[in-house]
Amino acid sequence: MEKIKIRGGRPLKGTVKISGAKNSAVALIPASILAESPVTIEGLPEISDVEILKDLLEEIGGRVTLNNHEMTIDPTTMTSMPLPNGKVKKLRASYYLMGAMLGRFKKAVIGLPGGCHLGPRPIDQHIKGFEALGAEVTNEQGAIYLRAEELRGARIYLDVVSVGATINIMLAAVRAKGKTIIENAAKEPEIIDVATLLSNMGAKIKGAGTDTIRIEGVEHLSGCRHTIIPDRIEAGTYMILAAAQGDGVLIDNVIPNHLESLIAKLQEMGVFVETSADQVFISRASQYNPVDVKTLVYPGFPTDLQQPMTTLLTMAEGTSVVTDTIYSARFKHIDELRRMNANIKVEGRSAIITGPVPLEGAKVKASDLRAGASLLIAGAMANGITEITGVEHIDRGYSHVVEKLQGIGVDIWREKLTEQEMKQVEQS
Ligand SMILES: CC(=O)N[C@H]1[C@@H](OP(=O)(O)OP(=O)(O)OC[C@H]2O[C@@H](n3ccc(=O)[nH]c3=O)[C@H](O)[C@@H]2O)O[C@H](CO)[C@@H](O)[C@@H]1O
Ligand SMILES: C=C(OP(=O)(O)O)C(=O)O
Repeated sequence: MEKIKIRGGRPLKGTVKISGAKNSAVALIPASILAESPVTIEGLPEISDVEILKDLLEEIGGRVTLNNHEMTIDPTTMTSMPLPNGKVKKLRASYYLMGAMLGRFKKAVIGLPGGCHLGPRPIDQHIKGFEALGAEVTNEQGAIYLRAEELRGARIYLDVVSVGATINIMLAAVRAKGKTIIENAAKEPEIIDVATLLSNMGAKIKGAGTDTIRIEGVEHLSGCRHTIIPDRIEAGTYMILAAAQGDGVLIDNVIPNHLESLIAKLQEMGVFVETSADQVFISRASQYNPVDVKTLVYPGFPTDLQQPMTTLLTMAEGTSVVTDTIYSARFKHIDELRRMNANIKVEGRSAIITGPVPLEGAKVKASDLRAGASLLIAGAMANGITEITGVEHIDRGYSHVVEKLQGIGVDIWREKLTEQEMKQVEQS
């Protein structure tokens, strides 16, 4: 096990290249199960979620190669082997195996998913969708059992706008008989990416990226080659860091349209932001205005950037309020930021940040992926050395994070945990 150490305070300059989107990758890989010939996905990020999904596809008999960011999956030898626990629990997105295996085999047994602890992460809307398509779904001893004689298209209204449920229902519905309509669907770019892959495989999908998705089921889907979209959350994380410490940082391989809500907030704070077709250039402000941020479904401000944004707002002159309407308990980073001197209170779903307060290096723990991102930014801003444990959470979602940060001038390195630190981690 490792920790990350950062000596903060350096001005940052240079270019950082964004990897493929984690939250697309984790759905595109399971989607390959639906094909009847090999699928190749290009531009995958080098993160542990991708490695675990590769292992899971191999557990059900898939032949998978992963070289140079390119995964080729031969699904022809897969069977609907139960995947009750173990690796399934290591990530949230293992729930996409439910939709994909139900679509292909009409049955699946999948353990309850894991992922970051952000408060309750229910999957009732996924199950409602599978049931509407004709599946019988039961929860037995920590695993979800899905079985259908046949899948039939249906009209499904989502009670909450959910990225996970929208994609999972799409995965099953492309192999259902007849027409499915998903109403109140989520509109995130990752949904369009998955729909593009499925369409290239032969699926008939209209309306991905709007709140009504129409799917006409087909009998066969075949393999294809697909290039993943850039990771808007990874890009946003580096943009926020550049807003705090950048003397001119270029974020390369990004779709600026996917980040309009963040760009607007950075500009409101006084940060210099310039966009071109696939790059964003950022320089810090001399003085930062406080802003209020409310996370919303896309195209609103993404919940995944709420924690990094909180760190930046410690530099603003006055009071900023950050409200998370998607995950009310996504505030575990706040205690750690307080250890670094930040003045932040949590009231209900909101963090109230008063600044400007210079951060001080400290020993802190990443409790989840984006908490880890917020601490990396804090470490780069702080006086002195910051030591971050819980690095495995960061490695779930940020490809070569230490190397990328070094590339723009952050004084950062990894160290092995001492035996005593290992014991402390085990006890906590
Ligand atoms: C809309 C939104 O911002 N989604 C984010 C959410 O996706 P993720 O897929 O985790 O969450 P969903 O989009 O599915 O859920 C959105 C909201 O609906 C609720 N819900 C979801 C499914 C369900 O069956 N029942 C239910 O009540 C969730 O608890 C949450 O409050 O976290 C991901 C990882 O952090 C982000 O990348 C997504 O952009
Ligand atoms: C919370 C996240 O990941 P997951 O949903 O996979 O836990 C995230 O991407 O910010």
